[in-house]
Amino acid sequence: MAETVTISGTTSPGLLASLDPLLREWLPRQRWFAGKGRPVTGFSLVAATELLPADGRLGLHHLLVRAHQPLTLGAEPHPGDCYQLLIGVREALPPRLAPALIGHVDQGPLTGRTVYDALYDPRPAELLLEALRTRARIGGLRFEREPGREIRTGLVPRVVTAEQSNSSVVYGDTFILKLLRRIVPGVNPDLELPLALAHEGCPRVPAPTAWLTAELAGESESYVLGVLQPFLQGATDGWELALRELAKGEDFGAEARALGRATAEVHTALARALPTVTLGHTQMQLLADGMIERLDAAAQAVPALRPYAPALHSAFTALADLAAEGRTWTAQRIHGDLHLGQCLRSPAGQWWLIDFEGEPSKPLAERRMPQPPVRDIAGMLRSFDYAAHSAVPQAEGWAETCRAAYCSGYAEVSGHDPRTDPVLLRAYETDKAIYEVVYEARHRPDWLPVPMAAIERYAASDLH
Ligand SMILES: Nc1ncnc2c1ncn2[C@@H]1O[C@H](COP(=O)(O)OP(=O)(O)O)[C@@H](O)[C@H]1O
Ligand SMILES: O=P(O)(O)O[C@H]1O[C@H](CO)[C@@H](O[C@H]2O[C@H](CO)[C@@H](O)[C@H](O)[C@H]2O)[C@H](O)[C@H]1O
Repeated sequence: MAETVTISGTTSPGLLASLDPLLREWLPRQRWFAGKGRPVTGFSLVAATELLPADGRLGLHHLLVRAHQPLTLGAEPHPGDCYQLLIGVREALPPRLAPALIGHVDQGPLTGRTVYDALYDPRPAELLLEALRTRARIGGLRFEREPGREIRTGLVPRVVTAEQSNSSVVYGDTFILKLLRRIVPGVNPDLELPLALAHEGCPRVPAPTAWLTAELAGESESYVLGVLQPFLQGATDGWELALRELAKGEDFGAEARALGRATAEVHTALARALPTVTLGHTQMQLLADGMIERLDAAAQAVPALRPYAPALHSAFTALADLAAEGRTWTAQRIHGDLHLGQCLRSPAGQWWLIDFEGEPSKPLAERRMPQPPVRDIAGMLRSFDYAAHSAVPQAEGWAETCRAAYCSGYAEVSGHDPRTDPVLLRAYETDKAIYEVVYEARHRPDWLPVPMAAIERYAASDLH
């Protein structure tokens, strides 16, 4: 694969020379930067498309850049993560765009100019929507729109400032465009699954209206760069709602049950739309082995986990034992990263599931593999536990009510109650709690006691 490919041919040579020192400082500070903790030692340009010439009042470059970082000890050789950037170029930045500043250029062709994250700027954001509306082709950028779905003109953009793994722009409370930041070639489940669900007529997921991809010379697979979907105006995410109810001392059972029903609707539609497979002894053994490996790696990384590791192993060996006895399980495409923050409740009381990207740190091929649907269920059950632990005083009973209601709601729609398969459920809940221990130790040490409390409980209780 060519390391540097210019797809439009119009971007001024040496652009990266102007940006390099500024990006080295700016990129690692972004919430969506995946390589935290290791310095950026350089960049290579994967693709560059000039959307507005830099010699005008406002220049605009769409860039795909690879960030080079030193490898951690023992890591596989890796070319570096590729990021999508929309770079605005101006003589000076108006005060309203100050939060978007990347820096003032003092080398290369843009010397003397100011560069900034152009998603914050209405004009570039409008330009993206217009390109999607008109199904534009600009260099290697492909702006696609679902047949029969219209985008009207004149929608005013505003960037979403919430902490996100990607970046989103809302257009006139009608659409939301999510631009993926760390991009990989291949089919992206964040587009693939909502499209499949929309075609299946599943009403629990906002149907993609339009999307943006890049086709790079010399590469067989395109990159999904962004997805536009209807904006659920006035919706509240499940995490906020759960905390609000907890603070009021209110029961969340009815909502948990509705969430269980919504999860089952999505799973049922995904099983209709995409292939399902039967997991026999060998596959389940591999699955259990993977969980054990993650536990061992987590115990290496987080010392607090070590005393519990032997007891936790039994959750995974119990699963392998069941498989050895000849039990089989059905696997299908699932959400892959389900928690309360991925569920939106509309003012009319409907639940919607969003963000089908899966765990972004995992390779695409792994994220697209069929898996037992209980993995999503375990994610939600862990989320109820998280919410309960955020409340003062801690609300174990509240989480138990949610758990029962969620599983019942799931069973009402799917015909299968996850509690009837306790070994599988326990294995996935344990696996998720171990993931959370590592995540919190790395990103939010103050939160570590939340998954650790679950680990202690799991280690102390024996299913047999
Ligand atoms: N269709 C939508 N309607 C309303 N808000 C949305 C919609 N999709 C996403 N959001 C909001 O944007 C936030 C980020 O979306 P998400 O897909 O989770 O992005 P990321 O992958 O960056 O975390 C969500 O937490 C939610 O609040
Ligand atoms: O939202 P992301 O896909 O980036 O997921 C990561 O961050 C989540 C926190 O923002 C983290 O979720 C954990 O904390 C939540 C409360 O903040 C809780 O609802 C989840 O159940 C819990 O797992 C998630 O694990 C991580 O991948």
